[in-house]
Amino acid sequence: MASKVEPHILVIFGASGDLAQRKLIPAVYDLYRGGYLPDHFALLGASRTDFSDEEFRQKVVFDNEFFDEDKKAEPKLKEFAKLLFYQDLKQYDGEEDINKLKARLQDLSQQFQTGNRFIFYLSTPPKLYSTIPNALAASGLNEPEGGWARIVIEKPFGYDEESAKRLNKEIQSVFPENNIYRIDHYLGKETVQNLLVTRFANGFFEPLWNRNYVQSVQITAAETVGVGSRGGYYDESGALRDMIQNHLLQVLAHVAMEPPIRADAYSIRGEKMKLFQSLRPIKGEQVAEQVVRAQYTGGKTKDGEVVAYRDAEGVPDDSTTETYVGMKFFIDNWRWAGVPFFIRTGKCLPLKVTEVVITFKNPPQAIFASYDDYAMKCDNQLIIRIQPDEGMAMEFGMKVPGEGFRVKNVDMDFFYRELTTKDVPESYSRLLLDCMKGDPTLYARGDSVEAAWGFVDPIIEAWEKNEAPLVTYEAGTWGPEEADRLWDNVGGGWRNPQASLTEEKHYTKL
Ligand SMILES: NC(=O)C1=CN([C@@H]2O[C@H](COP(=O)(O)OP(=O)(O)OC[C@H]3O[C@@H](n4cnc5c(N)ncnc54)[C@H](OP(=O)(O)O)[C@@H]3O)[C@@H](O)[C@H]2O)C=CC1
Ligand SMILES: O=C1O[C@H](COP(=O)(O)O)[C@@H](O)[C@H](O)[C@H]1O
Repeated sequence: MASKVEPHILVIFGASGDLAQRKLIPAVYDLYRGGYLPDHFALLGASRTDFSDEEFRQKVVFDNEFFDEDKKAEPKLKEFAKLLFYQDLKQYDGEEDINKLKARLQDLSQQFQTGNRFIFYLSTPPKLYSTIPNALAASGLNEPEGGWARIVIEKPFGYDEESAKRLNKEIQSVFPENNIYRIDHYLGKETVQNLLVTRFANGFFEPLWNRNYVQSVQITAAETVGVGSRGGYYDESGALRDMIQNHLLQVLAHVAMEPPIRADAYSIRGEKMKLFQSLRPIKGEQVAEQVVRAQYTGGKTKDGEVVAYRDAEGVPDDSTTETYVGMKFFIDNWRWAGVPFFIRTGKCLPLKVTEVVITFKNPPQAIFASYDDYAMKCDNQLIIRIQPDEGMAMEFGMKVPGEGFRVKNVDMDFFYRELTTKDVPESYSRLLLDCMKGDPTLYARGDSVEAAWGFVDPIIEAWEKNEAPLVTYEAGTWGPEEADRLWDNVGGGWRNPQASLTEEKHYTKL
């Protein structure tokens, strides 16, 4: 990653919070130690809590549990801490506060010779996502003289299509779309980006990547964790809003979009938008047929005993929020006409795994069908492991050595880590660096966020009207059996990886 980053100041609003400590400060440090930050750079944390610069450095660097011990011992960490500053703000939109912020930025710009170039990262509760841009605009910080200002907005971007549209309108009235960076950390995952390279840098996939050869496509994002201490947030959200509307529809777009004419933000995001526009809506009674929502009951996961979702901290006893969604849907365009797509995600499932499985159609005639002590036909599947064990496997049938024509499924397996001896950049580092370079390719464009909400809204509406049941599944299982029925009349089913593959070659061995 060659550095083309101009000098600037990164301002993190909500800097005393969980995300700043867990992800943002460690990501900026990784960029610093990797030599990606410009020589002229400073980070200003801002939130309501009173901290001196030193107290802030102590909290987010030296006492931060998300830096491992090795990193804590690095001399570079001390140098890095000197680039960090803090400004308390009592009300983000108060005139006095914004003037304080502006004065502080002027001082730091001079001290670090960054010019008037700012990234404003909103890591606050979402209700401030329009307040802060407006306050920045009132003080002219959105259009700093002779420089630039970019704004990064965390998830959730809106709560439905209407609120996303409202939010887009408000932010776009003070920042041009090209300077708005809606972050989706899945787009920072190497393997999600690699989906584009796999498809568009190799000639042999393209002829097969369509309705003529693909029987079905499934995307699974399974988590072993429950809601933990995030019950308050999660209960307002649920799995459809928390994972599908954003992360998994973005993954889907990489799997299913048409080839962009160039690998730039305009072309890639344009194709993704077309894909979202082609999603066939699921409405009214179709919701009960095509979407399964479920909530976990108590049970045992890989991490130990788990209490039922309704007994988790911050969750009402009578909550109807889903912790699992399995769905079947179609894409109405030439490439994918008639091909069923499946997405599922859930908390408290047996493994932490995100993968995409493309199942190809069988050959027209099964001539080896009589040798049935092995599979009579093979499953031609391409399994793209987003995480863990990033990589991909191709499953296909081979002749078993010896008499006759017995067929066995085998796999060819590639592990992404074999490509490099370096650490693969963490999502937030990669995405922050792109924003620093002014490249929004891996950020969600405003209209596509609205379109993604447009797809999930009718499902949520049907649930709110109770037009589809909420079922349960025991923590530690692969979800409710109702989700298996989504595959009726399609053939095949969910692919459940059998073990964490971290070290070994993996997956379902025949
Ligand atoms: N935490 C995570 O892993 C993830 C978080 N996100 C998103 O990132 C954003 C930040 O997340 P997170 O750090 O967990 O959030 P927090 O709830 O920890 O809030 C961040 C900071 O915002 C300030 N804040 C809280 N409430 C208010 C308020 N009412 N008015 C003004 N300031 C307030 C607090 O600082 P102070 O009291 O000092 O002002 C707090 O430290 C959220 O929008 C979240 O949805 C997205 C993905 C993952
Ligand atoms: O955004 C979110 O993502 C995480 C899962 O992210 P991953 O990178 O660990 O797959 C999820 O746990 C969380 O609920 C959601 O808000």
